[in-house]
Amino acid sequence: MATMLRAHAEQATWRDYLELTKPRVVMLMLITSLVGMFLATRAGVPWTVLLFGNLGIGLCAGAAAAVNHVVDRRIDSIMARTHKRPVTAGRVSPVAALTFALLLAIAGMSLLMVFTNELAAWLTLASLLGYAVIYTGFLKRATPQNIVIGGLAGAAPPLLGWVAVTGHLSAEALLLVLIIFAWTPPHFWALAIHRKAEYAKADIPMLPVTHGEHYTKVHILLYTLVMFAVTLLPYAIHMSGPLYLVCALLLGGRFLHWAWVLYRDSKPHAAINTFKYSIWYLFLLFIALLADHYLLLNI
Ligand code: HEM
Ligand SMILES: CC(C)=CCC/C(C)=C/CC/C(C)=C/COP(=O)(O)OP(=O)(O)O
Repeated sequence: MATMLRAHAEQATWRDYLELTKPRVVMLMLITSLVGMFLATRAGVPWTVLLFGNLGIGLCAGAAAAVNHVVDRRIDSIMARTHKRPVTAGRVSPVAALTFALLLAIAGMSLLMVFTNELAAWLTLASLLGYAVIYTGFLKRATPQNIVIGGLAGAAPPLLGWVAVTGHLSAEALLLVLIIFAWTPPHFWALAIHRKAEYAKADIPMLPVTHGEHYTKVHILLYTLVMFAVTLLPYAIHMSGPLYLVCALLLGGRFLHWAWVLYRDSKPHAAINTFKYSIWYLFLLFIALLADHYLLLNI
């Protein structure tokens, strides 16, 4: 009976395959790519680009995440946060997960090639490889700057969305990338402080492990200041209007508050709360960019 139960528990379900794609992370990325698409044009975005462009970007991001589950299966088994993941726990074999990743990547790239343009497709492939190969395969185990450099892949979606619509790079799109790039260190290092012992156990050189909590908190504060300044640039270059400015100031002010609380250690659970806030922050900031864009168009 026990064997039967165990055999049953090890069967993969569709939920396991969904989990391989890191769906919640990808959903937030898709919000940023969607906003990139809308901000790229004053006219409407063609529905084919909206639907298949985002689907293509999402499938490629999901493919990258599935490769991450395979490459990281040993270290994931050491950490409480990740030890029940489908590949680590043995419900999905590495070969099945890689096959799944390949299918997602082929489907995603095909959609981008057919419904958007070559540049969008190649930049998406570069992000996929940036996360799955460069970050996961090398940087993560090599340097505490892993997430700063690797963050570029995760920051790419607004650019991918923008290019899917226009077919070319632009300074405004790169500014949206810069916002997420500066946001990533506070986002991740707050979690890394909370989970420091686990990263140390898995021998991953995350900043709190290699340089200590205080050093990491100083860097979270500094990156949050940089991020705050960068988020004011869309207003400064007349890409966004007063509604966005007010939201960026309020949301950024709150982020700075959390970074300060974390730095001063003045509240319990400050690290995990800063991490949770970072996700709401990015979501709301991009919604503000979008709302402001349509408000300006209607004035
Ligand atoms: C290299 C860059 C990044 C690193 C190292 C990183 C790291 C992490 C980690 C370790 C988690 C916890 C996941 C878990 O508990 O399973 C997480 C959660 C999350 N991240 Fe990031 N992240 C990065 C970039 C991004 C980007 C660019 C976005 C979106 C635009 C994002 C959105 C999220 C979301 C929504 C969650 C919550 C997921 C959940 O609740 O399941 N992250 N991130
Ligand atoms: C095409 C495209 C846009 C690609 C981007 C791919 C993507 C899903 C990036 C996610 C960033 C992320 C969650 C990093 C954490 O990895 P980790 O291994 O440090 O975290 P973990 O321990 O939770 O696995």
